[in-house]
Amino acid sequence: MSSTLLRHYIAGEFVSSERTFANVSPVDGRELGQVCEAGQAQVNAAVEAAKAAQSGPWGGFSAAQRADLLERIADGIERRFDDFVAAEVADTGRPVHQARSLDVARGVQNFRTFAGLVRQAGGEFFEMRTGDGSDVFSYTVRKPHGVVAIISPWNLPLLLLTWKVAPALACGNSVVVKPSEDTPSSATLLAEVMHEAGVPAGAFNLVHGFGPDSAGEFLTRNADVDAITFTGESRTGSSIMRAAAEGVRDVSFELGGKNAAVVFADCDFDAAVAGVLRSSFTNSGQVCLCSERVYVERPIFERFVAALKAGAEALKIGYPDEDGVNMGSLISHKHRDKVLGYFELAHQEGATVVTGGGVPRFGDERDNGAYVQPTIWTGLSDDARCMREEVFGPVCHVAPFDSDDEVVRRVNDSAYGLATALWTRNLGRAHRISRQFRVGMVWVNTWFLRDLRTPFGGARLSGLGREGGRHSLDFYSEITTVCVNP
Ligand SMILES: NC(=O)c1ccc[n+]([C@@H]2O[C@H](COP(=O)([O-])OP(=O)(O)OC[C@H]3O[C@@H](n4cnc5c(N)ncnc54)[C@H](O)[C@@H]3O)[C@@H](O)[C@H]2O)c1
Ligand SMILES: N/C(=C\C=C\C=O)C(=O)O
Repeated sequence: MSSTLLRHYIAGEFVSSERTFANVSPVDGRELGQVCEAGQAQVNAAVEAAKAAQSGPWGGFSAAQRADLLERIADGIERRFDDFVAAEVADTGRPVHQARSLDVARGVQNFRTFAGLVRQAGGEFFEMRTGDGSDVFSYTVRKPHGVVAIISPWNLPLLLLTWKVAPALACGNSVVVKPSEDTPSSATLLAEVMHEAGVPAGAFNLVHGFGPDSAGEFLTRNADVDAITFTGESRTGSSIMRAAAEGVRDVSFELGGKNAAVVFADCDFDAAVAGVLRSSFTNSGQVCLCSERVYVERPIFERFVAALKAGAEALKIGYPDEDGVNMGSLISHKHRDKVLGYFELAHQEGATVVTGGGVPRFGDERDNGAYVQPTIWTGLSDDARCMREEVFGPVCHVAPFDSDDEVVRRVNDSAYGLATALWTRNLGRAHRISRQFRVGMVWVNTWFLRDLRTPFGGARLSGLGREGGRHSLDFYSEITTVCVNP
């Protein structure tokens, strides 16, 4: 990245704006640089550029040409792989190995996946004989919506941004992206890669800033935005839905979760322990799919809690580039304080702290960072706030259960409905109860294993719509049905 002042990318040019805000390292609290904050003028300019691109060269690209462009973008990310890793690590404090194997790798994969899907995408064709004996036929045509607003969160910055940018561009839309104020760096690098790949001016625009009464809200309220795709907190989703309703725009929401892991006594015990450690503490618990509620069949409950405790206490917390590090900092002091607030609430609600519950002490500059200990609770009642609200940190609560019906009822007793992880050797039972969970996704004997052709999304407060595979092509397209009476 060329400078520590991160700028917007509008109409094919990097532009500054007067107001800026600091980008702060969550590892040690030092300032990494300044970021331009987009005002109404910059957001309007970005939307205008996006709209104009639809009637310029970008609007004339064929699906194959768009697919070729996505492949060039993927090549560009691969060429600058280490720069993207450094950007994600600097903004988030995550382990370098995670940024390599998950975040940036998925950035490349997202572009390549949707290049392939759009190259193969066809339409639908139907024939029908009418009452008077005419044979009519109908076919569908996919067209872009036009201008798509993409608002993304800080927890998996590049993965989640490209999960939306790739299909939106694949379908011929122009995009205006607004990444989280906490993670501006990889989005800015992506703009540099887009520029180098020759993306037509206005097809991809980037504005930095905050949400309410800032770039995010200015974008969702702009009447020339044709569709909005958002990933973030459920209550933010409600705010954006209200803003989107002004113009009746298509929306796609990937929101919060309070996900369960369900461990049966017949499971592969070691695999289940390792799996729940991953699903509870990956990315310091800052993954929407993380298991904050763990239900363990009573015969193995005590043994499982002891094994999970030992595993959590063996996790190495430290610098992103430390050998063997498993967990980094949280994203910010503000978020850490929110998580510590739930640690305090858990005490008040009667939790037993099996391990963790506080802040690790390093005796160096990391004590200025946003670190939290991996934490395990037991003993909370199902109606405790810590069992119903998303903490979004390195913490899970473990409770025993006695029957399939009981655990299905308890898992479904939530305002959210994103994902469930199930650990059992009895696959007949796995098939039978997976469909009973009111969630968007169930993983059996694994977690966060992704086939990008499958629909991804949540029920209830966890989201609206599905993206992934043809579901993304459907969301990012306006479909016209043509009926011909020859
Ligand atoms: N379901 C999923 O796939 C998924 C994936 C990742 C994260 N999440 C959820 O995201 C949350 C963590 O991310 P976060 O803290 O960045 O979420 P957030 O809702 O605070 O912010 C997300 C984005 O929305 C912007 N924003 C905030 N208020 C806005 C408004 N009124 N109008 C327009 N834009 C606005 C922010 O600037 C940011 O870019 C968690 O709840 C997590 O579960 C869900
Ligand atoms: N949307 C995806 C992951 C979401 C993770 C939530 O933090 C994906 O894997 O495509």
